Amino acid sequence: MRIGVLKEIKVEENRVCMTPAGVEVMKANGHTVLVEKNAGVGSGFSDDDYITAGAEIIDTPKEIFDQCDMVMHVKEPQPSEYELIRENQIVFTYFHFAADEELTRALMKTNSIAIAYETVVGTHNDLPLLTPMSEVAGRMATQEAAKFCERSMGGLGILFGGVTGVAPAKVLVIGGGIVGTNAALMAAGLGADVTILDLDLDRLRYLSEIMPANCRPLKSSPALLRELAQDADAVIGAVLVTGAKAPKLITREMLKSMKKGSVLVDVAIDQGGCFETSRPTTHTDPVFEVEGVIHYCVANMPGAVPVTSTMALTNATLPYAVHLANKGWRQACKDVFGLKEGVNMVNGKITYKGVADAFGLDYTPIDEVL
Ligand SMILES: NC(=O)C1=CN([C@@H]2O[C@H](COP(=O)(O)OP(=O)(O)OC[C@H]3O[C@@H](n4cnc5c(N)ncnc54)[C@H](O)[C@@H]3O)[C@@H](O)[C@H]2O)C=CC1
Ligand SMILES: CC(=O)C(=O)O
Ligand SMILES: [Mg+2]
Repeated sequence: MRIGVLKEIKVEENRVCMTPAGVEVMKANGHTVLVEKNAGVGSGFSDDDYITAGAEIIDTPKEIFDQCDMVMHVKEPQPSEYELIRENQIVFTYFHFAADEELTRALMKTNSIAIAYETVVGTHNDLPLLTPMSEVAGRMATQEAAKFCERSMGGLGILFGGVTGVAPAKVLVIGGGIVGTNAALMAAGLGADVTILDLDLDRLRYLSEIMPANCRPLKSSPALLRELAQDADAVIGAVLVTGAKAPKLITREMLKSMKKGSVLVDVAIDQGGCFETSRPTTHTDPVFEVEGVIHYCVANMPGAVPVTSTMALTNATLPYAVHLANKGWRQACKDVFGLKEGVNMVNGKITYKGVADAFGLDYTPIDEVL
């Protein structure tokens, strides 16, 4: 198969979807890899590194889309790429369709095969291609929350860990999955007073076992959430209903009773955000304020630490990409557990229910088109 490695063009996105080591593996499996010029520089890989690994360097994305059977990205295709995608071409990347109707309708028109990293399922009912980036985003969420709590950044001026004789910050984490657990561990490690909310009792039981004493896992309810939000110095939104639009858990009304200068980090923004007042922001302009509460809503947080993120992401994606290249998408989906759940769109048909439901569009079960 001919595989295309595209350069990321989303604002401040420095990851790359395949490392030179990944190219070597693809070559060993008999495939040709075309890498867009400078695709790896943001992650520390030069064109020469890719050439040494056996790739061909290509000048433009158009040539890659024209020549490849499967194209890979990190982030969703951007508008300038929509018309370059070809019928039956496999596009393997993060899509987060349920948060973006324009992207959904544009991809339907391409008649391509859209396989979304974020909905591939693992054998433990996990999300193996989302998990590494959720680890990064969760850890970063705490760094960003602590930073924007500083007065010079517009925050209320509280140190997460406090100091001797002075109380630490109160950090509320909503959602105790991968993002939430990593965020809570970092905040607890800094010495903050952490509460982590989830609805899933089994998950809460697990968190109760592994979390340090300054982190309380609690069962969420609207009343408890309202009470804790009023008292919090920082809130990290980390909920997920896989592939679907995020529920709005903190409303505009609730902001009025929160502390001025407190910080909301909405990690779930890539699925539409879990705070009513969230809207996507970028690394260059990451925050805005509503009712005196700072909102940080960067939809590609791991893009800020590409050296770590590219390695973590490609460790997880490469084995699936190799299966897709070796077998074609239909056979790979039959052979590899959980891969067919990643197929969100086939030749204009939506094959992921959460995406169809988000926009009231027709849903075609994947087994009907496999
Ligand atoms: N902004 C960014 O750069 C990034 C965003 N993400 C996003 O972060 C979000 C979380 O991802 P993961 O932690 O990997 O998901 P996960 O599936 O591991 O965890 C989600 C947790 O939320 C809980 N939950 C669902 N509804 C809830 C509710 N109403 N109240 C309380 N808890 C609720 C679930 O029980 C689950 O434990 C996703 O939207 C993901 O796409 C992930 C990586 C990077
Ligand atoms: C998960 C995701 O959207 C990201 O890593 O950018
Ligand atoms: Mg988008």
